Amino acid sequence: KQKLPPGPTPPTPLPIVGNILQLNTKNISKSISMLAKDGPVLTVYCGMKPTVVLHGYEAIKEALIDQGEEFSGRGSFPMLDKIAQGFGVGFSNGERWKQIRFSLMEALCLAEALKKTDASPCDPTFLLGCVPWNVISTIIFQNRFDYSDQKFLTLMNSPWIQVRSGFLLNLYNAFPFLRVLPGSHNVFKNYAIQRSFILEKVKEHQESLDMNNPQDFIDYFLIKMEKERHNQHSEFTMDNLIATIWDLLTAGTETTSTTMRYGLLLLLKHPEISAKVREEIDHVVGKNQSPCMQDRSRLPYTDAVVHEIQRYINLAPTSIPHAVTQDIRFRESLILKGTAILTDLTSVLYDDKEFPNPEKSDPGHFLDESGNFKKSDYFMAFSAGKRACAGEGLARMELFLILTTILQNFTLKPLVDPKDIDITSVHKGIGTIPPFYELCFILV
Ligand code: HEM
Repeated sequence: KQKLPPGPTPPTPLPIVGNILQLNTKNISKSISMLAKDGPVLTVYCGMKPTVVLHGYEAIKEALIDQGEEFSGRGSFPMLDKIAQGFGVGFSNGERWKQIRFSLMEALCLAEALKKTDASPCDPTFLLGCVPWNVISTIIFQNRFDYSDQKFLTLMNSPWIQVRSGFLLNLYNAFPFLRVLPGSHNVFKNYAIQRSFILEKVKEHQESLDMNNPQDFIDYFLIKMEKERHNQHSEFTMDNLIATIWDLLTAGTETTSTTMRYGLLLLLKHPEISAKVREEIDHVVGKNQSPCMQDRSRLPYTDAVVHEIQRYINLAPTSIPHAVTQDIRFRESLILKGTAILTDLTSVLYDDKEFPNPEKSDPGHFLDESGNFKKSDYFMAFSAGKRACAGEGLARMELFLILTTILQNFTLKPLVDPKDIDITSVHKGIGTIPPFYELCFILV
């Protein structure tokens, strides 16, 4: 255990100002924000463990970026720990994590599927969910599924984000000793379905592997495993392969599709924003070719809309817990090795100095006076530092291409007057699922 160099005696460990019992588990992020108003750093007790909550841009930046190495441990997340058991990329630590973290067509398939709705009212949840599933699936298994494939439907039918961020998960994480919670068996049942699918795919890949011609993530991993067969310390193991595939499938699917789903809701509420995006696309890309990533820099308004959707919906209000990798001094306080760290991303994405009127969804938050795209360090939807989202680039690409492809091809028509669409639940953070809604996709 690394000893801290002698220095001035640090003040007593952080004051304990809260207790999980005082947090409203229905909306843990909001409760944390309320508690954290008193200062940028506070300690709460989650179950029996002290957890440090960081609030506001300065404290979060100082921890995740300036002291990034020490804050790069992954904190405990009991429900997922039980599943991941320390393997994979998202919930592993140290060498294991370092070794494994690696590195338009689907948007068009989505447009085709939306055309088939024939402008009649539909809930786009399922179709939006197919896109990221197929993108990840192509990277990992080198195959996409038809949207009516039975196996695909079974796999997709595992609502992870709801579980990850929902009430049930908060409760389970706060009180891990409550092993039997109503509904928790579904989580493990879903995991069992996913795991057996992954095992089947890995087996198929092992049988057809051509060491000189890897086709996808599994092939690369299997080759690396073979090369490191004699290295006892290698992290390229079967357990890690399975856990990493699971991490990518879960972390990279509902996050993106839920963002898009909320995003469409915001666009239904603000038809003037959709109209402006379409105008920009028409002007820059035209009607006859599909938007691509190279167009992004020439579509500042559209880029700002995608950022604003992510800022406003605040998908991961308290991110995923970190843990400090050693005893450290942080802001005059001593934080002991292993202490869980929660970053209150809401306090950054809703900072009213950086984003005036943050409760209002306004693409102007990311535009300067001349209408150019304005980057903001406060855009922490993917967190920041060494442990930031591993799929950020992919997610941004998907969100941009899905949004531009939809708006190039369709006008979104709500079934109710936009002023009656309630988006207040959207930014309330954790545990809120957009209400069931339908809309018509009218071909332009
Ligand atoms: C809109 C979409 C997404 C959002 C808002 C999002 C957000 C996040 C956040 C906040 C974290 C926690 C970072 C931290 O602990 O500091 C995270 C971690 C992670 N995300 Fe994402 N994510 C998205 C999409 C994706 C995609 C598409 C993938 C995969 C291809 C992905 C893979 C991961 C992984 C593997 C981690 C764990 C990284 C690690 O522990 O080193 N995410 N994401």
